[in-house]
Amino acid sequence: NSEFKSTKEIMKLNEGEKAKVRGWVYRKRDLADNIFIVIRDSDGILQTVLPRKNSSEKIVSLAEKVNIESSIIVEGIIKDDERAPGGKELQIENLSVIGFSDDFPIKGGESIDYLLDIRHLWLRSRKLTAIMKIRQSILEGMREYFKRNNWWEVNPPILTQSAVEGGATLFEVNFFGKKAYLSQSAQFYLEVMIFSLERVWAITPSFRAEKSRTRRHLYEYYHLEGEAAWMDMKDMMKHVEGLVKSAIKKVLDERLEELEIVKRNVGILENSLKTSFPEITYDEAIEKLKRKGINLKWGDDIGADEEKVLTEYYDTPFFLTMFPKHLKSFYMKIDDSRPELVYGFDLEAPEGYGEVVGGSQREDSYEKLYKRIIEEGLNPNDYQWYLDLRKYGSVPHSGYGLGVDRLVTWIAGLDHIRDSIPFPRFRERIYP
Ligand SMILES: NC(=O)C[C@H]([NH3+])C(=O)NS(=O)(=O)OC[C@H]1O[C@@H](n2cnc3c(N)ncnc32)[C@H](O)[C@@H]1O
Ligand SMILES: [Mg+2]
Repeated sequence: NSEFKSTKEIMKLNEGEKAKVRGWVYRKRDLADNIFIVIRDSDGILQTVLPRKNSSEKIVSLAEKVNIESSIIVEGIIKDDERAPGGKELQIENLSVIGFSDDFPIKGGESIDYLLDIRHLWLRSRKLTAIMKIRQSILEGMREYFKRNNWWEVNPPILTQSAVEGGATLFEVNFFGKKAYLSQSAQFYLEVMIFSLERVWAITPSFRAEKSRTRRHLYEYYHLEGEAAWMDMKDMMKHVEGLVKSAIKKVLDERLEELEIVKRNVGILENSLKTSFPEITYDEAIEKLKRKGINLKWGDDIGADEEKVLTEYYDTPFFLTMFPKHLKSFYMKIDDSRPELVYGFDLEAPEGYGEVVGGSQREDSYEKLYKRIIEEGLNPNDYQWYLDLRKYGSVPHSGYGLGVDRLVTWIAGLDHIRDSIPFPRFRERIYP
């Protein structure tokens, strides 16, 4: 509606120009000569000021009554004033209240648990608003990358009957008397689509009944997955590097103001654009950890704590590749020259954030995949259609899953994944 300008648009106006803005009361100071009201909208904040002198009784008493989070419309005249945020303020000539607010429960110092209970109000904060804008730029940067590289977006199902990443983290659903599960990963459905569209990707909510509570695990998370025919592990790693760089670049191009609000040191993001992401193998990682005093024996899992230590070697994301077969999923392709290894890759974010992407080259031989299913103690009948794909013109192919919330957590420099997503889901939290 063109009669209104956003707070950001108003900041571009000159002294003496008139403007009309709408939003919510963010801060208020009731002083002897002036009442200062900082108004908040989706673009930011703007200081408005009502000089008590020469203002009508009606407007002064309204201005005295509005409280934090009241929704208001302000009309006024631009004044340059270096004391105001951004050096400009709107001198109020008219004020109307659309909706008064109850006493807003967030005043500072509340516990995280309490703030999560009122997440539906906490989301109005400038920090969370900034994070949601950074999140959009990350998604936009990746979407543009897929478009530039002729990948196809598809929409896989969420109600499924197969466990992609093991039965331990499945959420079961009673589907009219039949057992179904909330999707852990869309991977198998993307593998179907490569035989027609060749390069496919999807963003879906994935569900994991995680055993452990950590700062990087959600129970429902946004999972961006890609799958491509003809690509081997190295090809896919190159694709993933370009994808993540596209996200970083978009954020640096568009979201510097929001990175400022979340107090993010952008040096490491800028550095990550300049260099190609290093690759270390599992074998090399074990050696590097040893040099840091962590004595894993070959075959041990490299968990979050060890990943954290590994990130100390790098100031960019880096790839971890060629894992022991028994640590990884049945569908990963075995390295024939070292059959104890699979062509798996993880992308680790620096600064202690750890795994952001998990991917691999897939086993494309029917016989070998069948054998892996048996070896893992799985029932081949549960993977009938997945095995079928290897019967009709099978091709070398690879893919990955990127944790969108984890990528947001790293790029925004957050100290917990819960602030990367509007409504985080944990074992003890599905409210609001
Ligand atoms: N298409 C594929 O090849 C993906 C593959 N089937 C897969 O699900 N791999 S993964 O389990 O490592 O999960 C992939 C990524 O998904 C993220 N992830 C995985 N689990 C979580 C939880 N619980 N919370 C938040 N993010 C999570 C994390 O970044 C992982 O690297
Ligand atoms: Mg993984």
